[in-house]
Amino acid sequence: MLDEIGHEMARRDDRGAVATYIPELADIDPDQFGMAVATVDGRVMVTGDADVPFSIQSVSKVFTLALALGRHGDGLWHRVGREPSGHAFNSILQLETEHGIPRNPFINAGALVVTDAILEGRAPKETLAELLQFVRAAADDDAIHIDADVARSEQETGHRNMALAQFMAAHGNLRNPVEMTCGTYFHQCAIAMSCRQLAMAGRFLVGGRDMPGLVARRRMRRILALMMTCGHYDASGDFAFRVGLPGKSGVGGAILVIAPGRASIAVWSPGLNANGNSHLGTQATEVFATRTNWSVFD
Ligand SMILES: NC(=O)CC[C@H](N)C(=O)O
Repeated sequence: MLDEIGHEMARRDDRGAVATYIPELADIDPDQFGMAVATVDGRVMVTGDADVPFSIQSVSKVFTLALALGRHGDGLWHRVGREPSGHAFNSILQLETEHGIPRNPFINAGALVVTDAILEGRAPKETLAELLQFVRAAADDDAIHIDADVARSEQETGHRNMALAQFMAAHGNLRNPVEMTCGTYFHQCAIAMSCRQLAMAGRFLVGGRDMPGLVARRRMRRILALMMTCGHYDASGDFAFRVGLPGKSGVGGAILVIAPGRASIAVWSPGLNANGNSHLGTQATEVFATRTNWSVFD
């Protein structure tokens, strides 16, 4: 079935547009498509460019949220909300009227607060090492690393993220210097993984005896609920409607989708739709969910 989906996607003309605001991402060939499924019984199935590494970008927000909740528990929710924003991923609008408390941990402002929370009391290097350790343990793969060129590229052009961070700092919602929080955030976004590695890394959210037990079940459910309601920014409702499974997208063109109790699914195609989510990735996961009949609404 995966190969069938891969062939169908290869035939589609409209592939969206790669993100250009991060120069290092602008040069990526939009003709690529990969997909991988890691099932609860330990199998991994792949199709297309499933072993080509890409920048996971905002998919990293799932891993940092898991770490921050582990560190701070529910105290984190004093600093970041749990509502869909209804705005673009990098919007600053609501921060002004909502006292510097971002709507949710998956928009950029919210992810900056989460990164700030895992930094607390540590150096960025230590924090990133801890994050990589978490991701590598989840994926059972010590080769996963941070792409230094992408991190630098984001750092050089990250004015919007720095504006978000400055604004939150003005409201007392950042504990570390803005440059430190943003620098750490740019590096987490620059983690490189293939579909195969990302599907493996997502297994900690699937549940099941043989899956990595990195977070408590109760916490896992909550992370999944946030992925469902906020994982695709202003298109989260549409993704829930079309796919019916929690997912988190990133501007590198990746989407991590979880079928609870069944599988972790990673899809990647660098062309994005108007909401900044992978165009073919969204279509492929919709076809996959329809054909497997997997949904959280059964
Ligand atoms: N949607 C995304 O993947 C955004 C992440 C990107 N690094 C940014 O901060 O703009």
